[in-house]
Amino acid sequence: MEFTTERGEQRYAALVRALPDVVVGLDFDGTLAPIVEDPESAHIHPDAAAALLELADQVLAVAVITGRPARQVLDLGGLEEVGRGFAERGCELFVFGQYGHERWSSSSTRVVSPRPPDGLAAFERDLPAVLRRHDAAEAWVEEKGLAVAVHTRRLPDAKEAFERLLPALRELARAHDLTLEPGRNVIEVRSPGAHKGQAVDRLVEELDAQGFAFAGDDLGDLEAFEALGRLDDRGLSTLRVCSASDEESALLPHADVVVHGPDGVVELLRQLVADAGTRRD
Ligand SMILES: O=P(O)(O)OC[C@H]1O[C@H](O[C@H]2O[C@H](CO)[C@@H](O)[C@H](O)[C@H]2O)[C@H](O)[C@@H](O)[C@@H]1O
Repeated sequence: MEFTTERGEQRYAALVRALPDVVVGLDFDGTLAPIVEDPESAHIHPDAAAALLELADQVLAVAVITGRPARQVLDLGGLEEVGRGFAERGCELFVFGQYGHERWSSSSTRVVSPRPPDGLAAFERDLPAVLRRHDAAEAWVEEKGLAVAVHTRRLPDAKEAFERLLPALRELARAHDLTLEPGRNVIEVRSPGAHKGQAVDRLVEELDAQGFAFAGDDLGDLEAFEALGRLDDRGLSTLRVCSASDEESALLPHADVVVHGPDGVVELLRQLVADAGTRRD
């Protein structure tokens, strides 16, 4: 792991000191799970479950905060099993799905989800024509219940197709009162009124946390970083971790620590546990 500034290194040291009162928040795709072509095959890093369980002994709680539906991330991450391990250790694992619209936890294991937004059905009806008009009829459309994600990764020129579609989908989303969320070769159109920063705020209030570390890789994680900035102002310990890739660099200027993808995230979680142990000894 690489600290971006001296301030970043100081924040890491303060977070280690506060660890029993800290919540660790983690994005899923690109952070806990390596990016792959087929979103349905995006399984969690093979060493992540063990690293999360080690962390459970040291922190107040862990939260996976993702754009994925909560049910899907529970399956791809094997997180129900991990959650049982958390319960045995007296710690709680949370999953906030669909950018915070959905919620699951190891002590309340039913996914709580709102109804789909009013405009979504009409958006889905209009979408194929817009994709055809922009030479992207072959884009893969992921239906997520509360959202639709249009993936360009498997199109001949993924980046160019993304740029071509972005304004058209933004206009269609606006016409149906929906929010547009650009990501890594994906454009999501979803319910308004939630973002990852709200999940951070909610957890801090509910758990009376004294610190928050968040690791992400993508534009949809910026609001979580911003929430951590507000926690700094209140005197809490924070750490912004960028899971770096060649594909997306939006988080880099705001990060305290940069790691290399999910391998680096798992390494960082283990380092936190090791440093907490050294401090106690
Ligand atoms: O908030 P996240 O956990 O990062 O989820 C954001 C979106 O990630 C998924 O798409 C991304 O990962 C895919 C699998 O590696 C990849 O093929 C795609 O190009 C990426 O954008 C997922 O499919 C979306 O539903 C998530 O909202």
